[in-house]
Amino acid sequence: MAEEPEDISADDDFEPVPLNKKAKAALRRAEAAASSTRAGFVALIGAPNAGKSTLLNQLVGAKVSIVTHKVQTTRNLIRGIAMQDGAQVIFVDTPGIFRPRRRLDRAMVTSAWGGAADADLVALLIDAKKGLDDGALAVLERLAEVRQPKVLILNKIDLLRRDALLALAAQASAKAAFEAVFMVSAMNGDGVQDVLAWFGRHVPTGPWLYPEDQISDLPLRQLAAEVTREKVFLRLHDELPYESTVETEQWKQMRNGSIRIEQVIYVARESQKRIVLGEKGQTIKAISMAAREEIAEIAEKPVHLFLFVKVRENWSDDPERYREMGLEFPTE
Ligand SMILES: Nc1nc2c(ncn2[C@@H]2O[C@H](COP(=O)(O)OP(=O)(O)OP(=O)(O)O)[C@@H](O)[C@H]2O)c(=O)[nH]1
Repeated sequence: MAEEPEDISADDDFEPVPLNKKAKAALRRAEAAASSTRAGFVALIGAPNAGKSTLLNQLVGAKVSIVTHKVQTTRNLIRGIAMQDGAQVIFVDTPGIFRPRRRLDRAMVTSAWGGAADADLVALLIDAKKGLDDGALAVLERLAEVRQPKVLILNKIDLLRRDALLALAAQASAKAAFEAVFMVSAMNGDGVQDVLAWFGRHVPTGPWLYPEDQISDLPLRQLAAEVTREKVFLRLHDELPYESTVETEQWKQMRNGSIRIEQVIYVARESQKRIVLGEKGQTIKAISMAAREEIAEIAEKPVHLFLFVKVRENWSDDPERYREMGLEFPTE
């Protein structure tokens, strides 16, 4: 008969094996490393078009979130990771906050506030040129309920004078308690380093949450779809409704080191498909060239990009599409 294994879990006299010198030194090193590193999440929130994606790209030093002059470009939470003096600061770019009407709008706004609730720190970005308009006020009102430490970032300071900025900072600070106020131009980078340094000092102590050289948690194929969506928007902003979307359907590593990518641009109607294709396919060719160049830069490999345009009616009522974008499907 097999001998019963000895149960040592309930043995009060159980003594751990003493650590040898080498193990003790390793433990001390690990403890020291853990206490000198810091890591945490910072949610960037603000009204649509305040410049959140532009700021995120500046903070990270690379393009991880797409930027267009069209509002509501950012649909789900995009994380960009920056290293600063031993701290890993993970910025979460949220969709612009506004008063939602359509289902997709509601999903985006819910996702934005969810991002703020899950973060360690919250940064409110205000377009200083627009000032405290309806959009900014709506966000400020609700921000009072957010319990995390908050900072105010006035953006687009390249567009106005300093005295106007100080008045705006005072007005906004009267509505919510901010730990710090920054004035930046996300576009040309002015003041952005100060923002990063502040967050580097204020994220909690703890081990890094991502590898040191990682700058985004978005899978490459999704980032590539975002790049193409940006090119579609930049070219056709007045002609296409913002519901058009892009999905990467195939991502194939070729033996010669290049990547073959197939993407589909989904539009809502046949007439929109003709717009995306353009006369003799000129428009889609230009979109494809611009997107390919940028995707190749991000992937650090030559890219062959094949774009298709398909009509998908009523997709904004289809829960599956929301899941693909990382959004919850609002049921009301
Ligand atoms: N002049 C100026 N323009 C800026 C600055 N920062 C951003 N912009 C412009 O503002 C527009 C909106 O920028 P985004 O970064 O897409 O704004 P967002 O807040 O992410 O927008 P949503 O995705 O709609 O939430 C773009 O046309 C940017 O080029 C800035 O510091 N100065």
